[in-house]
Amino acid sequence: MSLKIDVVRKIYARQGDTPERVLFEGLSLELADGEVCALVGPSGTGKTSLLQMVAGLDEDFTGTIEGRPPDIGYLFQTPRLFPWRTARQNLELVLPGRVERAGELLAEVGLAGSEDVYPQRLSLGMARRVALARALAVEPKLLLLDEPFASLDTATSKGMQDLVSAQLQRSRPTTLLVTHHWHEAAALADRIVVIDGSPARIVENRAVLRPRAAE
Ligand SMILES: Nc1ncnc2c1ncn2[C@@H]1O[C@H](COP(=O)(O)OP(=O)(O)OP(=O)(O)O)[C@@H](O)[C@H]1O
Repeated sequence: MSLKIDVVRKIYARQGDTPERVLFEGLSLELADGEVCALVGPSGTGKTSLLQMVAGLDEDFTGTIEGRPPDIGYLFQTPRLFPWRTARQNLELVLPGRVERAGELLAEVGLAGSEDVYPQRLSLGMARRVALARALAVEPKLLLLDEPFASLDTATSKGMQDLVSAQLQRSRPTTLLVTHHWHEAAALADRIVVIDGSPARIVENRAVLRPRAAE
């Protein structure tokens, strides 16, 4: 089933000296089952806000999100791990009754040997891998990735990209990937959607053409 995003209007109300902000007005986007769509746009245009609306974490808008599956994986901009739980224990939280799977998933994201490490001892790249493993643990039909490669050095970012790419190919969830970088979008996505302006609108929506594999 495709995911149909139809936002009629999203407003952030005035807060103190910060005036009301109409974030979206008439924004529609449809993702085919299993499609990977990169969402690109300048800082502050509303990409994270849109992910939260798609996830159902923010319902304070007019419009509809159709076809949202029950199993959603969400990689937030910051890893959001529980600091008092080890990497493995963070995963076990979303794997009730399947604790051995936590170790397998950590190995899949290259963290074998770091299972018993607490988040404050993990680098950002490692913490994000744990968060990615947690997002994938629920075997999501819909995967929301909010800047998974930001603030990582080039080698770590490339490693994380390869990891995400392998996971997308393996389980093929419908995916909305927020990124600031065209090259990341082009490498991973089937389609690139650019939003811009205030209220933000879709200013570009194009398929990524890939060379055919040799037969
Ligand atoms: N809960 C909130 N209440 C009020 N305003 C908010 C809230 N969350 C975000 N905003 C504002 O909405 C705008 C869009 O924020 P959002 O984080 O969605 O943008 P973004 O495109 O993801 O930015 P970035 O690329 O920097 O992460 C910003 O101006 C932000 O200050």
